[in-house]
Amino acid sequence: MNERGLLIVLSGPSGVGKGTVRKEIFEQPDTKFQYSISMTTRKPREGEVDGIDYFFKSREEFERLIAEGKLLEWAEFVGNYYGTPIEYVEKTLQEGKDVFLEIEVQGALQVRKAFPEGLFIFLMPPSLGELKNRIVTRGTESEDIINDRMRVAKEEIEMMDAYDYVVENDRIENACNRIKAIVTAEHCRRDRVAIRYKKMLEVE
Ligand SMILES: Nc1ncnc2c1ncn2[C@@H]1O[C@H](COP(=O)(O)OP(=O)(O)OP(=O)(O)O)[C@@H](O)[C@H]1O
Ligand SMILES: Nc1nc2c(ncn2[C@@H]2O[C@H](COP(=O)(O)O)[C@@H](O)[C@H]2O)c(=O)[nH]1
Repeated sequence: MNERGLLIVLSGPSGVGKGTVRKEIFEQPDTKFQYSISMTTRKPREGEVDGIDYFFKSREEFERLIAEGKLLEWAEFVGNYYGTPIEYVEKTLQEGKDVFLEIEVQGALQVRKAFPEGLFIFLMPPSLGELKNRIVTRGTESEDIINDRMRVAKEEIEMMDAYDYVVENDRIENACNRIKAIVTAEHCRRDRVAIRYKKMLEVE
């Protein structure tokens, strides 16, 4: 039987660069993680594709999925629902593959309860000024939404101690290398712990 895969959760304030860093990591040929595509009630941005960037749902459909227990976690973030389909995550971990979630903080805290053995990484901006600059430069949100997201960002940053690691996204390449190094080190540490336990059990 396969060892279960590792659940990797990347979180952090809106605009810090989670999506950019995640896409860069997934473009690298040695990356073996599987990306869990989220569901949202947010309207697609220009260029976003249903089933690739998100599964876009109506509020009614999303609420039905919550009621049916189809989501591992979900949250309402600045006026829209976001959530992780549970079936894909469970099936993929069971196959021994690592699953990568890119989600906001309320959802990450729910995942922590369901998967305390997961690996939780918080992506930090170099400063709040730079964070705002990144959301504004992305050009996808209205001024009101940017202000709401910045307000939530401050609350989210206060939660960084709930994570296993905090990674600064100063340069995209640095952030990607740091995340990949953390995952490699965690695999190594966990494998060794597992071997030690197995040896202990053999002795008993
Ligand atoms: N290290 C970086 N240096 C400069 N700009 C960056 C960096 N990382 C990301 N960006 C830019 O910041 C903007 C926000 O990035 P991105 O959309 O990846 O953030 P996000 O955390 O996924 O946001 P959201 O949570 O709102 O989806 C983008 O325009 C992106 O090109
Ligand atoms: N709790 C969850 N949060 C999610 C999920 N998918 C994405 N997100 C986060 O929502 C905000 C806003 O995203 P945007 O695409 O509208 O900018 C951002 O922090 C995402 O990481 C999810 O499944 N669950």
